[in-house]
Amino acid sequence: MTPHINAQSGDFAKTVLMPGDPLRAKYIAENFLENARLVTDVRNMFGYTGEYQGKRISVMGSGMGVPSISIYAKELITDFGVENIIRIGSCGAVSEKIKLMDVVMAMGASTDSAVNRTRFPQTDFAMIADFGLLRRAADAAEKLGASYHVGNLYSSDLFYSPDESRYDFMEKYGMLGVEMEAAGLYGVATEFGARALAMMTVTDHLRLGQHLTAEERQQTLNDMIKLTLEAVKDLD
Ligand SMILES: O=P(O)(O)O[C@H]1O[C@H](CO)[C@@H](O)[C@H]1O
Ligand SMILES: O=c1cc[nH]c(=O)[nH]1
Repeated sequence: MTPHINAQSGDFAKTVLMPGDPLRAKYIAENFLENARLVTDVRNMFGYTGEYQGKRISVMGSGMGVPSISIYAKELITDFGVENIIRIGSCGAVSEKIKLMDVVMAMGASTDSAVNRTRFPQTDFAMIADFGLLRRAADAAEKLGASYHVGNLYSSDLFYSPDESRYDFMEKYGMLGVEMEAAGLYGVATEFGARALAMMTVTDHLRLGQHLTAEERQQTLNDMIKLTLEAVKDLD
């Protein structure tokens, strides 16, 4: 057990999918995994382990923001033997080339968070996805015919930022979307030697003022879960 995860040794699979919302973790466990059982519930941050096509897989909420995902990802890796963490979340888009419901795969994650400067002093360490996970996800997206983009993402500490000019900056430098966790997850994975990937569906277009409906959110979530499970089902 750790301060934030009340599971036993061996309760987690080597691969953990991490949605932000713990109720999404519950939804995934109940609708996509077989023989799923709850393995942790501290602070209602639910984690489950089950099987997908015979492959042992866990799913656990990360909460919102870099500090929250950093706590859970670190403890999963150092105390529960987790080797692969795939964030499955939502993001806002700033470029008209990116449409609502598209999937964004964060090959890299830029951020205004200071965590990685604290972690790697005097170095702007590149926050990058694990290439093997990224390749699997891109292959699964091709196979399933998903509309997807691979590139740089912006992980913001503020959901409600007072600075709207930052969207110009993000668009100018080719950010595919803005969310709040990927750069933290990649920093933890780098520090503790695990593999990580962050994959988001575009739920909001921040330039065009468009937002998915509740039904569209559910559909994109289901599509991304299928894509992710397809990507990791043969992972060692
Ligand atoms: O959909 P999830 O994974 O929660 O991610 C996004 O949604 C939250 C903000 O509403 C932030 O956590 C952001 O990263
Ligand atoms: O962080 C996020 C997530 C979804 N949509 C946004 O606009 N921002």
